[in-house]
Amino acid sequence: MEQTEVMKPHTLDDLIKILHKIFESDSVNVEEVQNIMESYESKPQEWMKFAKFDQFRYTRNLVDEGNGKFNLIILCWGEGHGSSIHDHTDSHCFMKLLQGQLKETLYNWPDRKSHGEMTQKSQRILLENQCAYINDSLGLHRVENVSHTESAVSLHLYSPPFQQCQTFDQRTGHKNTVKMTFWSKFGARTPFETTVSQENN
Ligand SMILES: N[C@@H](CS(=O)O)C(=O)O
Ligand SMILES: [Fe+2]
Repeated sequence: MEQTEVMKPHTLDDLIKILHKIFESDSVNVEEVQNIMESYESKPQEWMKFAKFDQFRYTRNLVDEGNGKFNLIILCWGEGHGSSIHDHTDSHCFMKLLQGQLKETLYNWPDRKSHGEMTQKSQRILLENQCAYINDSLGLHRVENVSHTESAVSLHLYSPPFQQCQTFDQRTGHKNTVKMTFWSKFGARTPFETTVSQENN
């Protein structure tokens, strides 16, 4: 089905309402979601309550559970923070910049035979309000805030939601499965868990 027009969300709440509507349907129109997320003009006062930083690593802060269809998460990247190379567990991943800039490096999946350095596909800088898209068929990525002076905040939509992913060693292509945790949920700091490690990817 064709999309008639891009509904422009005026606030973050508005964006969330529109996303709920779109995801009632069983098929995801990637371009439509990307356009709508991109057309929301980030206003810090609307998302500040979710944006909780850690000194050492980027944080994952759950904003909305999308009726079970998607997770909407705000990621907070301090200066120099970055992810490992990782996959997205067969889900759609949309990533919109709310503040600052992020560098995204795409990698090819390592093939079974080669045990060497992973090969880079492309690299780009994502600017404020831009929305990128990735899924496992496009490759793997690493995301970094390379700035020494500015933090960055991004809004991620994952559909269907997932709780673990695979991370990859750039030198060898060896992979590990990691559990993904939330630093906060709905604006409240997640209670400290002693039984599972608090790991990002
Ligand atoms: N997919 C990563 C963030 S990113 O580096 O795209 C995560 O959810 O933690
Ligand atoms: Fe990612």
